[in-house]
Amino acid sequence: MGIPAAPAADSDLVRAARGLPVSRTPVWFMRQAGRSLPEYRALRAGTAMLAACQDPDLVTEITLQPVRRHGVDAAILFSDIVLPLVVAGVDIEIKPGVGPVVAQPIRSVADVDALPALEPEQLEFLATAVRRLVAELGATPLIGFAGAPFTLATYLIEGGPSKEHARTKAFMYAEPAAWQRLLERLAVSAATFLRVQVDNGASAVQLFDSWAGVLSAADYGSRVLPHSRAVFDGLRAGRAGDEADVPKVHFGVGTGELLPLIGDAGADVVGVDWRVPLDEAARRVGPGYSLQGNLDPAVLLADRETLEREVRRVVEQGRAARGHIFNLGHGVLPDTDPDALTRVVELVHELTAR
Ligand SMILES: Cc1c2[nH]c(c1CCC(=O)O)Cc1[nH]c(c(CCC(=O)O)c1C)Cc1[nH]c(c(CCC(=O)O)c1C)Cc1[nH]c(c(C)c1CCC(=O)O)C2
Repeated sequence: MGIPAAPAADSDLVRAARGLPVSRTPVWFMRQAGRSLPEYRALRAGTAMLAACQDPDLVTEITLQPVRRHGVDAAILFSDIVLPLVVAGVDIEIKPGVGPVVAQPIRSVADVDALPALEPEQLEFLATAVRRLVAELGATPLIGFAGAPFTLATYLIEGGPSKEHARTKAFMYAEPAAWQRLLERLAVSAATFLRVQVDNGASAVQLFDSWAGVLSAADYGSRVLPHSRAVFDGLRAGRAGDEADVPKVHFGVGTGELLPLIGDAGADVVGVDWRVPLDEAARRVGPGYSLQGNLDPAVLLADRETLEREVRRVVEQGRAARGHIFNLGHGVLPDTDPDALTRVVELVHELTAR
């Protein structure tokens, strides 16, 4: 009995993203669907990561697992940022413990031109999974996501994970026209990927520009930001109604110096890693944005007292923002005790219940 739950489109997550009053601070975790859960490892056994992402039954079940276990306030679609490229026909494998590895890295203008385009018809499996999830989730919002053009470009150019991203930057400086064409194409494919998720019922979207923090603000602003903006604009294009008007989260790691620009791309929410406290982040992004973050994922590996103290600090500093979605500063580390995540959800709810 009691008051019926608000629909997902009016959930605390969506309201916090818009800066509206909430019943309590919503919580979810980047990489909540994944290797920290034994039930995930059991279900994934014997299926390659990128095959699992294209199987609507597995996507649905894996996406729901952390919602059932932790009572988080949102589900995030089980997928990967490289999936749109894979579906379009780029030869990429996700190597366990390594990350995405690209068979033929992009090294020339001709390579950019040879990149296959993503067609919406190739995303039927995604539409099916999202529709099923939205039906199963009821009042709990589903967050859709895509990788931002820059972060995808780093994998395509480096050929795999990288620390310095030196080849990427060298290509950006040496081949500005090819760089622009590459990021334009990646923006179109990210927008297509997001639109299928929104059209089938996702309540919010997040654009992951995980590695944007390796750039100076000047380079980010002139050579990357316009393409991330194009993704958000592409999601809205041609829509007069509300369907495409879901809240948009924009996130990267090490973006302390870029925070004033990250919101500019068209986000409602700026994701913040653990390096900048949320009260300071609120000053840097300026009014008009909510914040998401920013507990250090390593704190989940520490003792219980430290974890509680850090959660309280993040909650307090988050009050400086227009709205706060509690999250980690980056993804859940694989050896995290799932019970620590559940405890964080309970504590944030307890501390913020209105
Ligand atoms: C950079 C990036 C990638 N993928 C993603 C990003 C942006 C977020 C971030 O900054 O972490 C996004 C992503 N990847 C995955 C999700 C699913 C939803 C979630 O729970 O957050 C999301 C949102 C599943 C995944 N993506 C991956 C796994 C692990 C694969 C496995 O279980 O075998 C999962 C659950 C693999 C992956 N895919 C990628 C990396 C670096 C890795 C890790 C490699 C490893 O350590 O094994 C690329």
